[in-house]
Amino acid sequence: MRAHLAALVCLAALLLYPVVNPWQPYPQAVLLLGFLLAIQATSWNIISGYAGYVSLGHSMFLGLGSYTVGILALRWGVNPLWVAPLGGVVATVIAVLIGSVVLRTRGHAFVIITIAMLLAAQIIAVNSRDLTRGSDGITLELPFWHRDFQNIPFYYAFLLLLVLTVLFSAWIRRTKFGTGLVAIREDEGKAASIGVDTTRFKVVAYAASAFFIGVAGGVYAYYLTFINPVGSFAILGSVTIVLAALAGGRGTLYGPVIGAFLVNLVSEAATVYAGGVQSRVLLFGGALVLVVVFLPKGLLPAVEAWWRRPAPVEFIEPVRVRERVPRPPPSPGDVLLSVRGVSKRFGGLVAVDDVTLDVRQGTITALIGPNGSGKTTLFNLVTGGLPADSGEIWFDGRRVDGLRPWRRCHLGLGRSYQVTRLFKEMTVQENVVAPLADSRWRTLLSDAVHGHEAERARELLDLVGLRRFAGQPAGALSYGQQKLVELAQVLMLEPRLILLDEPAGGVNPSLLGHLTEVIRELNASGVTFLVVEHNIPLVLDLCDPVAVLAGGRLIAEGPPGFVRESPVVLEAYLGDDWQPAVS
Ligand SMILES: Nc1ncnc2c1ncn2[C@@H]1O[C@H](COP(=O)(O)OP(=O)(O)OP(=O)(O)O)[C@@H](O)[C@H]1O
Repeated sequence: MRAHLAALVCLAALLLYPVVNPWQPYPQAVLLLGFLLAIQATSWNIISGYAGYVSLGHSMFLGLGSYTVGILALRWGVNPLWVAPLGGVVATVIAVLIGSVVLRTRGHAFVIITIAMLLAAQIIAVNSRDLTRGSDGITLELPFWHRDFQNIPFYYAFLLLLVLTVLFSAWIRRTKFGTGLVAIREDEGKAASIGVDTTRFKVVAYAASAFFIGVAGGVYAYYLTFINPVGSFAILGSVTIVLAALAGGRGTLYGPVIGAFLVNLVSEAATVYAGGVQSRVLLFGGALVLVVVFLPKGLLPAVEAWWRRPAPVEFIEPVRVRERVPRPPPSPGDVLLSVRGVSKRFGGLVAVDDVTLDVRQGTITALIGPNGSGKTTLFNLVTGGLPADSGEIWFDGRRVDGLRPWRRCHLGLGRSYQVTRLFKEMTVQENVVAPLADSRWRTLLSDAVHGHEAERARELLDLVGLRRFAGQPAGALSYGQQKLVELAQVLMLEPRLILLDEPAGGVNPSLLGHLTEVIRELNASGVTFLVVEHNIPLVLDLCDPVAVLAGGRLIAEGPPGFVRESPVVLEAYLGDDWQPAVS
């Protein structure tokens, strides 16, 4: 709230500045270039700050916007200012085309390809002489307003674009789409497993990060009245954007704006006092290293962390699940999940060997077996984290083994992990809001902070007894609490089947009782479970039926009593001297 207030005060001051100080073209020009850099850094932040995919060629979109209006002005004599939004449209379309190919990959390939695209754009601009006049560049008409107004109209045009860019970025961050982007940054595999269509999210974020830069490029071309390939597609421009966002605070709303003004001031100082471009390259390179080493999260997060030291998180006394009327578990129904002859090899190792297993609706089915017997691998095959080498997987009467993880999730398949994989930099509530039960635009653009989705997340936190931790960073909770949050996260998907991977692992006894109570309650309300667990007394108490894996093969399956007595299971897993601690 205080940050928004400070931003409004700054905005009012910037709006008034040319009015109270109209005869100062130089400071106006410095501010105007600051706005331009801030527009670029804020836009860059959408793909590289929120989603974590660093682009080193983002100034390409400025050049595309400039050339769009430059070419239109050259061919049809239109005023560049009126067609500047078309610069944004062209930049967005090119971003969708590039992103659809590049963003299917993960990680570093994207960084390298963004640089390559910038250089390719420069080469195309040089060689398409008919369209761009090649290295000679395009000269545009002078501004249509009277000389006395100097650059003031440009000043307000860039300021308006900056305000729109910041509002756009803030809106994105508030939506479930924005939460999904942060989820991708923190753990892309996990994001896919909670229903985030990662490819689509990245492409949309990349396109969204191009639009306002393209529009600004159009206005910038008019401001310069001259564009050429070297100036429009310069790598230094991209480095400056990255430096501004990193210095201010990547992933924050105002950090890139603050960083842009700082970097712009340094850049001006280099021009005035140290001879221009050469010194700037040196200075920016050095500054980038210093920022990465000493302020890895950027200036704004560092100041915030110092300003409001977080209150210590209260640790748990036994939390209460909301009052409930106990109901008997539903009687087993039709087959919900059917694994048919599924195998998975890792090199020479057969981790899952021709496994056939049915999970019936309404059951809490256990999957047990010694370490390394293939339980987690089987979970990964079912949820789509790994492709199966052979066999079929059917869910709710539909074959799913060819579907991407988020599609399986949207069909009602949720999972938790052996070692919790919460998004540690998000709050507990954001973690619970993040999952997506479908990928309709209406859902993606719904508010993650207020409204129906946030309210549902709070209800689920109530269910697991952790509502009062809603605003805490997820990483600050105890391990057992994190397991409960992960369960609430899965429940946001309203799944029909939940795969729980070692829910009891590392959880203290009081929380464990709590967790099993929640599982029972959910089961009574119709949710089916497949549970991997080494705590055998818990399994025998909670689950029916029980399936046993050993060496990747299914060696036994049946009610708990049968499995407990089975000689094959005793030999392969439990041991002859096994005695249940709880009967
Ligand atoms: N990505 C991988 N690459 C290579 N080998 C793997 C991979 N994932 C699992 N394995 C191997 O496959 C086998 C089965 O592993 P998996 O994790 O599925 O067993 P598990 O039954 O879940 O074990 P635990 O009870 O210890 O969690 C193990 O030998 C493991 O080392």
